[in-house]
Amino acid sequence: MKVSIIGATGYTGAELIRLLTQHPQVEVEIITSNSFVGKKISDIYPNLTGIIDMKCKELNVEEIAEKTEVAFTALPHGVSMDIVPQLVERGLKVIDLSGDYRYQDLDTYQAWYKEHSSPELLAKGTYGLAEYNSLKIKDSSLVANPGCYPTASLLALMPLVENSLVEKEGIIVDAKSGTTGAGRKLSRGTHFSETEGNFKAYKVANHRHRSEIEEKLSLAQTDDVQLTFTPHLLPAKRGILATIYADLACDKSTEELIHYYHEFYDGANFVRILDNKLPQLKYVVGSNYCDIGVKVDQERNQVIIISAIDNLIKGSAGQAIQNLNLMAGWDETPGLKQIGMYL
Ligand SMILES: NC(=O)C1=CN([C@@H]2O[C@H](COP(=O)(O)OP(=O)(O)OC[C@H]3O[C@@H](n4cnc5c(N)ncnc54)[C@H](OP(=O)(O)O)[C@@H]3O)[C@@H](O)[C@H]2O)C=CC1
Ligand SMILES: CC(=O)N[C@@H](CCC(=O)OP(=O)(O)O)C(=O)O
Repeated sequence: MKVSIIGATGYTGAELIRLLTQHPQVEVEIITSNSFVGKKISDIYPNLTGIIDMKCKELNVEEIAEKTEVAFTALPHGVSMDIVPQLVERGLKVIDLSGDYRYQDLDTYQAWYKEHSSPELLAKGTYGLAEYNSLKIKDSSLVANPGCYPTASLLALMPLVENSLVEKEGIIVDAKSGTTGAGRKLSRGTHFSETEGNFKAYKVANHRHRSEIEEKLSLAQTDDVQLTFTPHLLPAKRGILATIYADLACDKSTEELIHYYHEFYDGANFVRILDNKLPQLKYVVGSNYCDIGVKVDQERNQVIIISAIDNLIKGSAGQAIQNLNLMAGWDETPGLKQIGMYL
């Protein structure tokens, strides 16, 4: 299958290229850039030298539609929605990594992002949380890849929220991300001298991912779920670790809940429920796994869930390939069999 990557020079675009070189059924045919047109991708990311030396092209939707079947759009929010409709119109299957097609509710999108220029497509997009939505993803021509924090949070919370095992108010998601989560563009807050040796919260009570997590949990529970979401910036390049607190709406022990998670994720290729240890970034960075640990604090009648992912793999490029595999009707795992880099 021939695919295009639009926005190939960004971190998620480059990660798509790197992972897809290991995919037996996929050939990357066209890569596009905004500011590096005519430049070899291996001159921008020299780790690709001799493996994939193709040049970045200007965006040409006609050529993309003629030569490829699937397009990944790894573009900033607001830019994707200018391009995705043109691709869908021409019959391409699209996997969009931005926030532009993730929401079911137009007003929520517009409250947190900007005015939507193709609301009719927003309604048609399928939310690409692969473990949860695989049947819909298989039949979809537009998949909206989830945000990185929402991926870590939703995989941890879905089993409990969907079955009303926790209270729908008062959930707290305390999440920490590496700096690649902010993309490749330069910014004062993420450069080395600001982040090395530091650890800080940001966008407290004001991060758009709260609305994405709340919408998907509310749809799963068929009632409004409300949470507090606080992101933090780690002095590390990759990885997200989320510590989540929820009040129990049932009388269950740690062992009972862990058993429950095992059943919920039975057959899932990329979710690992850890029985006797807690997730750490080093177990998942470099892989498409989401690791989940669960502990009940019986005295507080509270459950604490910890989840960890690599933001550039399970949180973006890897999950996008998982979605491609589902859309193509293949097994879920080609291109994604790497295990983490413990050291
Ligand atoms: N980084 C992460 O961990 C995650 C990111 N995402 C989402 O994925 C998307 C891509 O993120 P990421 O790779 O980190 O971002 P980067 O900033 O690293 O890359 C953005 C890409 O988009 C291109 N681009 C920027 N502006 C324009 C424009 N106006 N027109 C056309 N192309 C443009 C850039 O081209 P050029 O280099 O040529 O300027 C670059 O290829 C974003 O929507 C992000 O929110 C989702 C989950 C996780
Ligand atoms: C560390 C960092 O800055 N992270 C980004 C999240 C990036 C991401 O995955 O989310 P979207 O695709 O929704 O942008 C942030 O907080 O905005």
